[in-house]
Amino acid sequence: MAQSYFPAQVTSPVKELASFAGERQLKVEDVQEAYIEQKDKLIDAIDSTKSILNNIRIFNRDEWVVRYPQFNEPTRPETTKRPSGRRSLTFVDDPQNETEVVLKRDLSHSVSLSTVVDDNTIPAEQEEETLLPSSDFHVLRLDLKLGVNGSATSAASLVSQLEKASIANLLDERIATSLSHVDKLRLRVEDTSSKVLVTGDLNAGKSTFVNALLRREVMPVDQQPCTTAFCEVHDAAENNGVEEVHIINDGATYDIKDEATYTRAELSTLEDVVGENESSQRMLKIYLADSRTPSESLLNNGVVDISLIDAPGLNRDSLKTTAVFARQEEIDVVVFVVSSENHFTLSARDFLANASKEKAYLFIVVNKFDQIKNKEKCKRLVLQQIKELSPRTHDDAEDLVHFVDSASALQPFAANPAFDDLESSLRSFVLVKRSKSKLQPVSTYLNNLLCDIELLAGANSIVANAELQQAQADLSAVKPVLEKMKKGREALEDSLEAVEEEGVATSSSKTKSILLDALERVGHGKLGVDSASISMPSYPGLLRVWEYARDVRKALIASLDSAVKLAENEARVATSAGVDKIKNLAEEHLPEGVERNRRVFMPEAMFSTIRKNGKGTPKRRQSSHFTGANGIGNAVVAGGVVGLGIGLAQRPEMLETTFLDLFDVHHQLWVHFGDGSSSSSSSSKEDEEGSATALGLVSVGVGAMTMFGGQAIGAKGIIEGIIRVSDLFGNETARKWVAPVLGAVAIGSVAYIVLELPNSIPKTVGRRVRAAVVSGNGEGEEENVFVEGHVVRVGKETRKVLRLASWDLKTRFNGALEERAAEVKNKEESEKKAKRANEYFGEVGRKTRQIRVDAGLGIEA
Ligand SMILES: Nc1nc2c(ncn2[C@@H]2O[C@H](COP(=O)(O)OP(=O)(O)OP(=O)(O)O)[C@@H](O)[C@H]2O)c(=O)[nH]1
Repeated sequence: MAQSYFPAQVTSPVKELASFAGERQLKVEDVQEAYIEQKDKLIDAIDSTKSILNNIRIFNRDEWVVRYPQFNEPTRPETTKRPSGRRSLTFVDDPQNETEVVLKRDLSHSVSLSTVVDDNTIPAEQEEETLLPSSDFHVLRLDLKLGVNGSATSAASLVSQLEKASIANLLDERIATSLSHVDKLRLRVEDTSSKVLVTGDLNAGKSTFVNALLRREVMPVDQQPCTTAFCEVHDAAENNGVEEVHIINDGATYDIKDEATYTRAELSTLEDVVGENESSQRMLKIYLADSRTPSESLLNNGVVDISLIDAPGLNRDSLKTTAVFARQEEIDVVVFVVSSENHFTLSARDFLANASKEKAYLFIVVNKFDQIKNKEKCKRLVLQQIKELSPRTHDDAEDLVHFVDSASALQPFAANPAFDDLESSLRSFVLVKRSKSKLQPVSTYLNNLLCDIELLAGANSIVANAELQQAQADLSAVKPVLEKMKKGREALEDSLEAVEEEGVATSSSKTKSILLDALERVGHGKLGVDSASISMPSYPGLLRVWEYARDVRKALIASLDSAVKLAENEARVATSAGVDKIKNLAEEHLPEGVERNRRVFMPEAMFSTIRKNGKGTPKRRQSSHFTGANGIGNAVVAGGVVGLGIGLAQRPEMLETTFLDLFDVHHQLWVHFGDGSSSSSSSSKEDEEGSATALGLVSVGVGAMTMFGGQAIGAKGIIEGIIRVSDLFGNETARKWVAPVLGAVAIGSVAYIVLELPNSIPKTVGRRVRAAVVSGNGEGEEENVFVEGHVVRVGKETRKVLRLASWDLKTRFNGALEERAAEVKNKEESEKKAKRANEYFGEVGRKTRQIRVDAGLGIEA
C-alpha cells in the first residue's frame, strides 16, 4: 500500500530502494495521495505540538514551575519478581527525593511508567500505569556541560546544583529553541518544491531529455557540447504565470522578489542567453507554463513543485562544480543521462562513484537508445557498468535505469512507452524521495519531541499528584483544627470573661466579708482576726492606762492589717484558681504545636506596688505577677503598702493615742443627745446598750481625774466636764443636793470606771479605730471607705492578673488561629495548584499521545 512509502522508522537506503521496487506498480496518484495525507497530518501535528509547547511555557511561567526529571539506575537491586526497567525518578532540583518507577517497553517501542508502591508485597499488576513514550529526553534534554580543568562533568551533576526556577528557565529556553526549529520544520514540510538535477556526459542529450519531460523545446539542443550554464526550470506559476528567464547576477543570491538579484530575459532568447553565458557557469531560472494536467505534468503535478536543473555536461572543468551542486541538500534527486552510444566516460564514472556515496538516489537515463542496434547487448553492458559503479542502483535497475529515446519523446502523437514508464517512475521516485528527505526527518523530530513532552508531563503529573496528596493530607489535618478554633473562639472569650468576673467576684466578696467581719470585731474592741502573732495586751493597771490604750490601738490596727492580708491571701487563692482555669482553657482551646505560656504565676507578687531593683532603689512595678519558668528575674518583694488605709500600723496618725481613746466624750454625748438616728450600724446599738447609764455620763465629767496617773490632760477637758455637770444641776433644789449626790456618784463612778477601764478602753479604742477607717458622708450615711477601698483594690488586682493571663491566651489563640487560617489558605492554594497541574499534565499527556496516534508517529491508535 501507499502507506508503506512512509515507514515509521528510517530505513537504510538499500532497504528504501528495495521498498521502492515493491511499489513499482503503484499508481502515481496513490503516491501523491499518501504524500499529501502524510504532509497534512504532519502539519496538523506540528501545529498542535506548537500550541502545546506554547501552552507549557505559559503554564511554566504563570502557574507551575515545570520540573525536569531524570532517571537513574535503581539504588536497590532489582528483585526477580519485579518487572524489568526499574528506574529511580528524581528531579534535578531535588536529587535526594527519589521515586521508584518502572519503565516498560511494549511492542510499539513505547515505554510505560509505573508508579511503584514501595511495599514489595504488592503485586506488580496492581501498579497504576501511566503510558510514557520513553525513559529519557531526546529533544528537550538539557545538555549542559561544566568544564572543570578541561574535563566536562555530567550535565546531571550541574543541573542538580541549580534552583528549581533556574531549571524551569533552562527548560523554557530549550522549548523556545525547539519551537523555532519546529517552525523551520513546518516551512520545510510546507515547501513543496523539489529539485531534480539532470546531469551527464557531454552531449549525452540532457537538454533533449529535459525538453522531453517538459514536452517542449525549451532548452537549446546542439550537436556540439555547449551548455555550460545551470538552467533551472520552474513552473511559471511561481513567477505569476509569466514565462521568462531570470539570469542571476554575479555574486547575488537569487530572490524572485528582489529584482536586483537577477536580470530578466525573454524565454525566446534563451538560446542566446545560454550562448552568451557559455564561458561562465551561470545560473539561469527559467519559468515555463505547463499546460498539461497535474497528473501528466512533472513541473505542475499538484503535489510537489518539481524544478528541473539542466546542468552542464561533465568534463574536467564542470565535474567539480556539478558534483558540489549534486551534493546540495535541496537536490532531492540526481538524474544521470548517459548516451547509450558512449556508455560511461571517465568523468561520468568519477561523478557516479562520488554521487552514489553521497546520494543513494540516482536515476539513470540511458539516452539515444534508438541509435543502438543490439539493444540487449547494450543493456547488458550498461547494467554491468552500473553494477560496478553503483551496486544499489543496479539492484533496483528496473525502476532506476531507463533506456530511452528522448528525441522522439518530443514528437507529438508518437507512442513512447519506455519514456512514459521513465516519467512515471521518476515522478514516484521524486515523491518517495521527498517523503524520505523532507517528511521523515520531520516525523522523527516531532515524534521525539512529543515523547519528551509526554515524559515531562508524566513526570510532572507524578509530582503534582504527590503535592496534591500532601496538600490534601495537610489540609485534612489543619482544617478541622481551624474549624474547631473558629467555633471555639467565642466560647473561649466568654469563658475567659467568666473566669475573670468570677475571680474578681470571689476576691471582692471574700475581701468584703473578711474586712466587715474584722471591722465589726474591732468595733467591739476585739482583734479583727485571730492571729497567732497578734494578741490583745493585758491590762497593766490604772496607772499605765495610757500605755494600755496605745497597745490596744496597736493590736487592733495590726489585726486590721492582718485582716487585709488575709483578704489578699484569699484573693491570691481565687486568682490562682482563675489562672489555673485559664491554663485549662488554653489546653482545651490551643491547638497542638502552639507554645503554652511558660511563665509561672507568682501569687506573692500580687498587691505589691514597688519592687526593688538590684541597687535597692524602689522602682514602679510592672506586670510582675508572672515570672519566667526559670524563676530568674522578676522576683517581687512584698513592700510597704500605702493608700486607702492600707498598712494602718504604719500610719503614724493611726497609732496616735489621745484622751478620747480613754473617754470618747463625743461618742458619749452623741449617743445620748444625738437625734438617735445613728443606729444604722449594729455596733452603735451595742454602744448604746453598753453605756446607756448616767454612769457613762458622769464618767465624762470626772474621768479627767483619772488622768493624773497618766499623761497630762488639757484643762479644756476638765472644764468641759464641769460645765456640763453644772448645767444639769442648774436649779436651786438641785444645788442643795448636789454636793452629797455628787460625792456619792463620784465615788461610785470612779470605782466603776476604774473597774471598767480594761473593758471600756478596747471598745473605745476599737470604736475609734473603726470610725477612723470608716468615714461618714455627712448625711448620717456611713460609707465604709476602708472595706470598699480594699474591695475595689483587691478586685482590681485580681482582675489585672486574670486579664493579663486572658490577654496572653487570647493573643496566643488569635495568633494560632491566624497562623492556621494562613496555613489552610496556603494549603488550599497548593491543593488547587497541584490539582490544576495534575489535570493539566494529564491532559497534555493525552493530547500528545493523540497527536502521535493521529500523525502515525510511533504508536497505533
Ligand atoms: N537520435 C537521438 N538523438 C538524440 C537523442 N537525444 C539527444 N539527441 C541528439 O544529441 C545531440 C545533443 O543533444 P543535447 O540535448 O544538446 O545534449 P546535451 O547533453 O544537452 O549537450 P551538452 O549540454 O552540450 O553537453 C542533439 O543533436 C540531439 O538531437 C536521442 O534520444 N536520440
